[in-house]
Amino acid sequence: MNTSDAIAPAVESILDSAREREGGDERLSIEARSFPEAVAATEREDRVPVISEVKPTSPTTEGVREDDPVELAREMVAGGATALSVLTEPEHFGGSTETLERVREVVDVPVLRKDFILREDQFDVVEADLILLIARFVDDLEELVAAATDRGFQPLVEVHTAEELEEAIDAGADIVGINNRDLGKLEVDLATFERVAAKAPEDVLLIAESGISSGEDVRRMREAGADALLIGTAIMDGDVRENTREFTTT
Ligand SMILES: O=C(O)c1ccccc1NCC(=O)[C@H](O)[C@H](O)COP(=O)(O)O
Repeated sequence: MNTSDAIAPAVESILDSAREREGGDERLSIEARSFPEAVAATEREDRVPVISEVKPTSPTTEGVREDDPVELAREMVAGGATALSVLTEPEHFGGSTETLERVREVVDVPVLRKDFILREDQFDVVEADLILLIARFVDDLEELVAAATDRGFQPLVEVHTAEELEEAIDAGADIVGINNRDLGKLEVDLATFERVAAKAPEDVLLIAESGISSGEDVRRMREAGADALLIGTAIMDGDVRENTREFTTT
């Protein structure tokens, strides 16, 4: 774990809770819905692959969206989402593993478990198609990528710097999210994706994460090499079906 650089107090608090959260007792075995195939199918339809995030709240959002997350998820899929991201972190994002379970039951697109996983046993709590691993926060990335893959998850390794990208590739990641949000200051800068994506090997599936809020942002990330976009706040703000439709048809 590389936490030598400063981390925002909210993120420190998220990590403290994550350390305390229990893992599962039984090793899961997942039959995952293929994310690369879903991305390719969206591209064939000439639409932009978007992972729509069910994000009831967050440290950088005001208030909580109280709508039924399952209804929100259905609407996002109706709006053309290629995949869904469901927060399972309860204390800072209003998520839950039960929500993820219910969402995955009613949609047929791949579903990402968005959480702050720090240990292998934390994989074994709920089934999902993709699982997030944040390079900066895990001790042995290679071991966790292998452990996730062995269970059938598609690990999405999140990075913020070129060094973390290299670490992700060395650990065997083939789906990489480049987070435009600096978890040190919680500031968003879309130039992060442009800078880091330029160093990525061709065969890695690249996701631009955070801070995407307009058609112009979508075009900018696609021009910089994004195969897919992960969008939370801008989709959760208003009509999630219409918002997803706009981003996927930009
Ligand atoms: O979104 C936050 O406020 C946040 C704060 C601290 C750590 C992580 C945080 N977000 C996690 C995410 O990765 C985003 O939810 C995701 O990339 C979507 O971002 P956005 O479209 O900007 O909501």
